[in-house]
Amino acid sequence: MASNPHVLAIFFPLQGHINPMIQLCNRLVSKGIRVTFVTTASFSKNLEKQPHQHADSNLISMEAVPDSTSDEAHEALDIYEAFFRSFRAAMISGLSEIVAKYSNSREPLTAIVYDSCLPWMLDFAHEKGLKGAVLFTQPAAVCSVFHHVYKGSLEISHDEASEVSLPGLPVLAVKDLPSLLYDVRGYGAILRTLVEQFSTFEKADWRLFNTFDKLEDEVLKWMGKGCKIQTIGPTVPSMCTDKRIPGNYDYGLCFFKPKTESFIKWLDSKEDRSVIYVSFGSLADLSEKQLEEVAWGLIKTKCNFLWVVRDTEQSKLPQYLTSDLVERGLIVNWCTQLQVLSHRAVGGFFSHCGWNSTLEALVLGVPMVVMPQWADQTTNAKLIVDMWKTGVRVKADGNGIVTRDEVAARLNEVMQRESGDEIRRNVLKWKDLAIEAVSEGGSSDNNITEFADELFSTFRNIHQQKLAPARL
Ligand SMILES: O=c1ccn([C@@H]2O[C@H](COP(=O)(O)OP(=O)(O)O[C@H]3O[C@H](CO)[C@@H](O)[C@H](O)[C@H]3O)[C@@H](O)[C@H]2O)c(=O)[nH]1
Repeated sequence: MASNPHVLAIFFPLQGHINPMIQLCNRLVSKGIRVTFVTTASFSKNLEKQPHQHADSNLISMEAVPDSTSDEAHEALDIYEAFFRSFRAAMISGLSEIVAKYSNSREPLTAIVYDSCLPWMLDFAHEKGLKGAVLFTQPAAVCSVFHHVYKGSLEISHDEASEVSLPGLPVLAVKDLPSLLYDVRGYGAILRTLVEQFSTFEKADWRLFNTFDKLEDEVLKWMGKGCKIQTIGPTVPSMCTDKRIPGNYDYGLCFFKPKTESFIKWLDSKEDRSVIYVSFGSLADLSEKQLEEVAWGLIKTKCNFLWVVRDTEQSKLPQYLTSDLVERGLIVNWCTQLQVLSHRAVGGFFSHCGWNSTLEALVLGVPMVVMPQWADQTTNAKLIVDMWKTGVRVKADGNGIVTRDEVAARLNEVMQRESGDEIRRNVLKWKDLAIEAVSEGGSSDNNITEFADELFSTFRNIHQQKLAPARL
């Protein structure tokens, strides 16, 4: 008979959502939980699979369900809506078979851990007699804003000068809110998904957040008033917070593959804190003009820089600049970001402030210069600059472009010894608190242990019921 609880883990198929789910699952595996990731065949095919980091890799597996052939998606209003519908159709039908397969096996299922953008997974889990744990991959501050919108307690004014006051949060200007709330252009389906995250929130058996208590203390208290929530972040491999723990910096499943590993040798050749690391995550789509200004701004700083320009963005780079760029800079299509941020040569991170990048910079103690693009990033920037004071923000000109002078000025502010000192001190304070949260006995570690213990007791209850003699 099985002795370990078994959970299905369903990530939303974007890199920024996959990484925290994998890392949470690695932690569960280390506590004896068996995990099976499930995605669709087309996503599975495109994911680079690294050998699983965990010693107990026999407790981790992955399954792919067939892509949807349903017509429902064709009736959708836009490509995002079509995608959401076909992903849901594929998962619901494929997962039914997977659940049936495991229910009579030696590895019966206990629960489904699912991304908050897939709130319908909860009803599916409950229908199958399984528990459901939802994972939120954005800050509690941002989640609370969408919670208010779902409950109808926040109306957005289109007056840019107006401000919003919400429990547990600093006063927010309209532009500090998640961008989709004031600029939804073509993203209606994504906005609906973010609001709908809360449609099954109260019914979920566990509500897990990739953040930590001390980072978002007040807003977490507010969110936890209605029902229990648990912080489990920052979800980074343990070796990032404790050098004695063996491992590697890969998250394990990735849509991108670095063309070269030479960036580490290149970093090794540079002085301490002399390199600016530049990355705008897995989705950002900067205009050619903006990329050109970033390139010139980097040149103007006179610092070394390592810049991730994804394959799909590289054709936008101005060719006439590339020889200037390569002298002091290295451009790569992708890298192991955690390894780069851990490197002694990196002194600053020019970022779009996606939530994973923000937490990774905090836990690895790297000050940021932030250029938010959309979604939660606008709110994340406000938190980084005004709440935690771990970075500075570039300002766009009247045409919405961040000029080369602005890029260079803000990067220099963070990289130079005196002006950057206060920010560096703040980052180190948050780094210690982040490490404390995920280390043994810390708030996030305790919450993961509690979650794992509850999976074990649910598992035992199910088995005891099955083994108990039927009452007459
Ligand atoms: O060369 C690179 C660049 C990035 N990364 C990793 O990719 C992830 C990127 O995640 P994130 O920083 O959150 O950015 P996005 O990919 O843009 O993430 C999306 O998902 C996040 C979580 O919901 C949101 O906060 C973002 O706004 C949204 O754009 C991080 O773990 C990075 O370490 C690498 O490993 N190598």
